[in-house]
Amino acid sequence: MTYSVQFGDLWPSIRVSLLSEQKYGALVNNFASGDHVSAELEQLKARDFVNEAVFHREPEPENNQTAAPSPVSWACSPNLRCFTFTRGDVSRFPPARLGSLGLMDYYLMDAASLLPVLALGLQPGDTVLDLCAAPGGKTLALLQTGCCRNLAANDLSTSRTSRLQRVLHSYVPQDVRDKNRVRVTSWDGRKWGELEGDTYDRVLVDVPCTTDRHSLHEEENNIFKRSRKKERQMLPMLQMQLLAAGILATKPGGHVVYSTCSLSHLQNEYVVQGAIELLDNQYSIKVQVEDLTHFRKLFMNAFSFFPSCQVGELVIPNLMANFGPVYFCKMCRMT
Ligand SMILES: C[S@@+](CC[C@H](N)C(=O)[O-])C[C@H]1O[C@@H](n2cnc3c(N)ncnc32)[C@H](O)[C@@H]1O
Repeated sequence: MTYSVQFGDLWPSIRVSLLSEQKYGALVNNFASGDHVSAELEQLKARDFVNEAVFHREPEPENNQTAAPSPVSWACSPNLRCFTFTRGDVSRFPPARLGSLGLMDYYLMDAASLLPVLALGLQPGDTVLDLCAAPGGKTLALLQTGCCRNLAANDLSTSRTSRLQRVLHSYVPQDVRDKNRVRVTSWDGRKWGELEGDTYDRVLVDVPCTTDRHSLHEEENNIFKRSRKKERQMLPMLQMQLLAAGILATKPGGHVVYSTCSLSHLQNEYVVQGAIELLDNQYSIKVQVEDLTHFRKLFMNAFSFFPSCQVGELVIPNLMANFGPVYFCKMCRMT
């Protein structure tokens, strides 16, 4: 009922897509593979949507003379390869396999979940915080960029940080996991601003949310259960506190991406706007939302975007490209 009001004419199509089978992407493990994994995925007729968006984009009509990709494309985090089947192709990937180096060859995830990591725009030598990291799909993607001088991956839940550790063991070589380069913790992310303020170049805040697609298909421990009503109502507050802590942990001049896998404006743009206001009022910290219009244009062939977000971008499920929902908003901490 809420979403039919929020999305109007778009809702029936979003709803039927949510009820239909989700599409996956195969994030290639750069630590494991030579080029043969990409070649094998290409043989299945899957395409690397990142490479196609960033390097093989059709020139825009007004830009016909300029052959080089627009400078905005350089803002994407580098070295990520993620294969998807093309629009309308509902084939599935075979399960990931162990490669010759004892590491898995790719990681299956909702391809739209890679967009927050791409938007974070990592640069070589960055100090990175992943505040709500488990089970670890995005942590793995952050490491794949090869940009993290060090990475702090945190999640409140110890059982979920164990899953994160297992993912790291299966995909990342020991020398990258060691050397103080990857630190896994189980703290309350809301305290991070007090623990390590003004520290990180890039922070990802991928908060707990109503996980709309998952909630439709999973009865067990469903967040929409009557017994979890209070917790559900408190979600936007928790999300705002986590985002505020993530921004406090960022160096002035550093960047933050906030993300959810919910369609709810209350959990998406309202949280962003609330956190920005809170930081201004309580800490006199100025935060600027970054315009992702160009970023959205890069990925418009692969995903369906909601056309009228006030801040940030929302991938909406669509039968031809059944990814998401994923909301993400990029911010710069100015002071
Ligand atoms: C959407 S999931 C993160 C998914 C993860 N980023 C990935 O890509 O695999 C949100 C996570 O937030 C964690 N969480 C909930 N409350 C938290 C808190 N106060 N501090 C840190 N993490 C929290 C949950 O345990 C959950 O694993």
